[in-house]
Amino acid sequence: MVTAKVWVLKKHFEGFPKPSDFEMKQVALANLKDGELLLESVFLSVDPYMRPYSKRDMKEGDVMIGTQVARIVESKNPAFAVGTFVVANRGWRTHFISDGKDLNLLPAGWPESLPKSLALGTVGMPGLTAYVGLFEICKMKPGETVLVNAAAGAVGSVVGQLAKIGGCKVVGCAGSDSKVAYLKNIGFDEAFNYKTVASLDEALRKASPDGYDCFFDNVGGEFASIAINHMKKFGRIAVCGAISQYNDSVPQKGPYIQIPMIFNELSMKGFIVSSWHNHREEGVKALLKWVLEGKLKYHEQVTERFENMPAAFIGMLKGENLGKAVVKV
Ligand SMILES: NC(=O)C1=CN([C@@H]2O[C@H](COP(=O)(O)OP(=O)(O)OC[C@H]3O[C@@H](n4cnc5c(N)ncnc54)[C@H](OP(=O)(O)O)[C@@H]3O)[C@@H](O)[C@H]2O)C=CC1
Ligand SMILES: CCCCCC(=O)/C=C/[C@@H]1[C@@H](C/C=C\CCCC(=O)O)[C@@H](O)C[C@H]1O
Repeated sequence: MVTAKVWVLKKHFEGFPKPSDFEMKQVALANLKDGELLLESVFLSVDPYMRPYSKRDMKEGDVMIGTQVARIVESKNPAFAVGTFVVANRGWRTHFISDGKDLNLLPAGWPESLPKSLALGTVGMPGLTAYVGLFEICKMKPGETVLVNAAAGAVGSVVGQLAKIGGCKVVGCAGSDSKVAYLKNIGFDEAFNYKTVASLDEALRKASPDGYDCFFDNVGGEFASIAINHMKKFGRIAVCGAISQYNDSVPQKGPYIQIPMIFNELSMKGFIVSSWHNHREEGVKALLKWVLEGKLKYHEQVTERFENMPAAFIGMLKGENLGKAVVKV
């Protein structure tokens, strides 16, 4: 019999999550029935959405939700061989049983040399978010100027590079000087540290005096309120995330966006990448190709050991990650 370790939400988060809000438990798994598989998580993803999702959709005692790259260690299902790696959405668990219906194989053509953890990042859900947000929501065109915040993270770093591949000028911001240096290194035209600039308004104007055609917003709050005043006529805003608000106990207040939206005839659209599953195959294929061609660079913040899941999650929310935050079990 196999015993799985799982992390549960012990206490609903108040403000920033803290280690005592989580509890690790042991769960005995049943013996496999015909058609079932036993899997072990190899890499687990920690993502910002887990914070607002827990408040709206979870109760205390629930296993933390999330995605993993897992390896099949025992199979009573002839469609799945032992040793196969898959992407699953089974939460913060070391081991789990599946009937195979909820598993996705790694994309075709995945070379042995490429880290499988990228299926949780640049060639996974965050990369696809960048792809859908830029091409389908912003409808980015060559020659335009694109602004992205949380630019050194999993989604933002792909946004900037895809915009460069698409022939745009790219401006990004991030929360440390080393992140800003990384952005320049991967091809951003302009980058600044939003925590240390004297004025966000000035920094945005200096980076692109003519304004922005597309704004890929991962952050919301104050930054978005200022950036909206720098949009060009008919600019498009992809509302991807609002991480500056996820840990707020008291909702932030305006300034409000209607006046600049009207004057500049802006379009603003929120999206959830999983609703765009009809673009998944095409998007993942393109991302993998760009990675293999060396046009799309990646960095991962790998935390070792399942026991450190809460620390990796809290660290990511605090901005300690460069690129995609994952845990190596
Ligand atoms: N709509 C969708 O379907 C999806 C949306 N998202 C959203 O995209 C955004 C980025 O996600 P992801 O790339 O996975 O995460 P990241 O890898 O970018 O990690 C989160 C980053 O957010 C930044 N951050 C944290 N707090 C603040 C703050 N108060 N103000 C500004 N920046 C902050 C930190 O970077 P820094 O050091 O720069 O502050 C941190 O590293 C999130 O808002 C997420 O919810 C992600 C996936 C799918
Ligand atoms: C809940 C706020 C989500 C913030 C944006 C984000 O990071 C989205 C990530 C999605 C995530 C969606 C999780 C919950 C939203 C539920 C919406 C619904 O259908 O009711 C998950 O699907 C992976 C990312 O696509």
